[in-house]
Amino acid sequence: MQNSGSVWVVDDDQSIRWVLEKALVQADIDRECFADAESMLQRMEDELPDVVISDIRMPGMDGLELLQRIRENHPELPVIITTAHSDLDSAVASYQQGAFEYLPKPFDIDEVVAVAERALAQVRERGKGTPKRTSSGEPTPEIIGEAPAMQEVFRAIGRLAHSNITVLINGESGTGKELVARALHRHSPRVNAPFIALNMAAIPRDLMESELFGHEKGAFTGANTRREGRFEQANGGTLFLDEIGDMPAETQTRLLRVLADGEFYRVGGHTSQRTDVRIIAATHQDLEGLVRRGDFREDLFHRLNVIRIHIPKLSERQEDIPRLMEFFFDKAAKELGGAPKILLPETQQFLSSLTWPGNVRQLENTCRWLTVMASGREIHLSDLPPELGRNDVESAGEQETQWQELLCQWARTELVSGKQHILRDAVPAFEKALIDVALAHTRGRKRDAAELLGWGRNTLTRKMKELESDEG
Ligand SMILES: Nc1ncnc2c1ncn2[C@@H]1O[C@H](COP(=O)(O)OP(=O)(O)OP(=O)(O)O)[C@@H](O)[C@H]1O
Repeated sequence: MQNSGSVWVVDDDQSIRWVLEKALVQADIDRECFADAESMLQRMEDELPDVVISDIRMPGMDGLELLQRIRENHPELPVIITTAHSDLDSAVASYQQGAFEYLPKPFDIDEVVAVAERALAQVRERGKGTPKRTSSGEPTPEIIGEAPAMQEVFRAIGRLAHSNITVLINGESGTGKELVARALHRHSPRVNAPFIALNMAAIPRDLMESELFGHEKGAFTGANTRREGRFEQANGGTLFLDEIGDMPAETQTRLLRVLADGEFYRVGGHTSQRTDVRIIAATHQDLEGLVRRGDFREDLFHRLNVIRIHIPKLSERQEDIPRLMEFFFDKAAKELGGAPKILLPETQQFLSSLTWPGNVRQLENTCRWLTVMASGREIHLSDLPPELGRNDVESAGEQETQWQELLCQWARTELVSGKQHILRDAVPAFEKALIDVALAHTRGRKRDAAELLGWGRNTLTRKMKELESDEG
């Protein structure tokens, strides 16, 4: 395809300029590179490019200010923002100030070129303009995430900032689903109306409909007054339905009806109520699986699953753990008093290597626990709570005597109850426990697990087979 038009690149990093220039040459796109925003603006006094690609953080004028200047003087000129220091603020600000696209680094060079081509095509068409600018109002909630997977989340929030679209957030418990839902609300046109969060798993089934839709006086025993439901309270705003997979079938049907016609009836009511509520739903479950098993309505699933944001587990963004902990130590110090705790490098390394099944929430709780319990300012391995499996000598010793004591108790009970050949049960159970732990530790890599156990790989495979057939 022939490319007409020119792309100007501004980035203070020479190697990025070099890579981009090469890629643009290869794509047959006219280009010019600048090391700072000022020189590009100066050049713009004589001539204009068709598309600009700009870094955010640069000495002198930064990319967002450049973007703003360009939007003021040349509102039709598409600007693609790239940045290595991405956070939610810059993603949202870029889109809100009318960036054509926002690409966190390290970016895929083909993607940058593809986006530039898309922008050029748009210029050629002279069709629609770039998105309009709106002011964001409140400050953003702090969401920490430098890991690539979190960058994608920020990008999605930024992109959705102007829309009222239904969003389905997916992610394990404690990964920050509610935080993301709140950010979506804050950056939406609904920011001045309420955000109401409801956890479907926490509401008793028989109260769920009245919670959501309200009830009339006398609708059921105990309904002594008329009560507004959450849909009414959230009118004009956002309703965040957490753990949507736990919503009972009857409620699913009613929710579907509201989503379809924007109307609902209070429990025991006969006049329909109109409502304008944006739904953001979240789940840690596999909703498609629930649909296949007939536990979740397929039509409702499709209504909710318009845009999906996946939030990665904490163990998939280990690089964010130190910053998150620093953030939670600061927060805990403010709440509980005192100076924020600091992690020693070995503690930080150990904590970053854990799997954190409770994700960011567990990390936050651990920071709060340490703020209260650790005596010094610096956190040593020995300060860590025992459930994190700290491996200092003292606690390993304690644990050893504990399990041996339990084993003796078990053996005594077996013998008292007349069992014989007790090793036949105990040894496989013992081996299975160690194998399971070793495999979990190496995330299923058998070769490494065998090494940790002190066996050859073949022995481990054979043992696993034997144990499987024992079980079966
Ligand atoms: N990236 C992050 N940066 C800062 N704080 C975070 C981040 N992610 C989560 N948190 C904090 O961790 C806690 C748990 O987050 P949140 O309640 O949003 O998780 P969730 O996925 O909705 O959990 P659940 O599914 O169990 O309701 C909150 O206190 C939240 O502020």
